[in-house]
Amino acid sequence: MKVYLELLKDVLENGVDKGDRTGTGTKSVFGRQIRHDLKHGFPLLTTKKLHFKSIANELIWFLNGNTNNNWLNENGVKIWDEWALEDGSLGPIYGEQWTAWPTKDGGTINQIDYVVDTLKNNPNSRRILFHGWNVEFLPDETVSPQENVRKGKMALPPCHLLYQFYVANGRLSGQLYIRSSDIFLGLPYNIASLSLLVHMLCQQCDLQPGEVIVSFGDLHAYSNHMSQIREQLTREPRGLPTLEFTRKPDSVYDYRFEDFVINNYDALPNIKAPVAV
Ligand SMILES: Nc1nc(=O)c2c([nH]1)NC[C@@H]1CN(c3ccc(C(=O)N[C@@H](CCC(=O)O)C(=O)O)cc3)CN21
Ligand SMILES: O=c1ccn([C@H]2C[C@H](O)[C@@H](COP(=O)(O)O)O2)c(=O)[nH]1
Repeated sequence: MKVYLELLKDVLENGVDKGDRTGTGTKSVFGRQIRHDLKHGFPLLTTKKLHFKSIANELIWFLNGNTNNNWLNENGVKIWDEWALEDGSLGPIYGEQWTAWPTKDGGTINQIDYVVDTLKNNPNSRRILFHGWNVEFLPDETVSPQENVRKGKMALPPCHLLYQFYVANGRLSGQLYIRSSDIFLGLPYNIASLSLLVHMLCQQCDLQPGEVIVSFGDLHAYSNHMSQIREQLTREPRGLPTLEFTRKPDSVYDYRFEDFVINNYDALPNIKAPVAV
């Protein structure tokens, strides 16, 4: 993932010092784009070992419309702990907007159904997308995530917010817009999660994986991640792993962690860093 290391360098070299909601401070750039062709392998970082289980189970959780942290904890995932209420609630975040966007008549719309259906029946469409930015439920930035959840708002507004898909020559590509991206902790997860989703949609819709593209709004390195980023930049990337499925689940909602196998993941050790809350 040379493209990721180049992006780290870009932020260190061109980032401006900028305050942020969490009070941590960042180096930030605005507006960037990276791409990776999935025929060259599954983009899990090799310069820092990633916990693929967290990535896969978080995506399964989103697709199931689940917004409660308890399911993640029961499945070995701790990455949402800092934002949840004691009962696990996180408010109407990603999963709810993806699969049960509320309508004014009290119903819901499943945007993922629409994406799968359109990929199967109208793959030339330029409207194959889903998004999470439901303005009615955006939190108030001046109060804590937990206070927002108590008021029926999202704990955090979506960061990875717009997913668009494109089919050409039987290959499916996905582009994701991230409005705010934590380059050291969140971004490696977001790249792998987008890639996993593209592979799952390919399996469900009989397509071959194409490219993944990530477009950024505010792309930032937190001030307390600098030594970790410099350490990562001294490391040489290795060959990428590949993804395999052990079966074909009935729908995009039926995947379990056991359905994925990551082959030949040869990564350097993880580098710990504190998450900004
Ligand atoms: N500041 C911030 N950055 C994020 O990336 C982020 C948020 N907040 N809030 C919501 C979610 C939670 N996400 C997270 C949170 C923590 C890690 C993290 O600490 N990752 C560690 C390993 C932790 C583990 O697997 O249990 C890592 O080394 O990747 C990653 C993504 C992504 N999002
Ligand atoms: O999937 C995710 C979720 C979150 N992030 C990061 C981006 C920011 O550092 C924080 C969110 O803070 P805001 O003040 O709401 O922008 O979380 C990420 O990179 N990826």
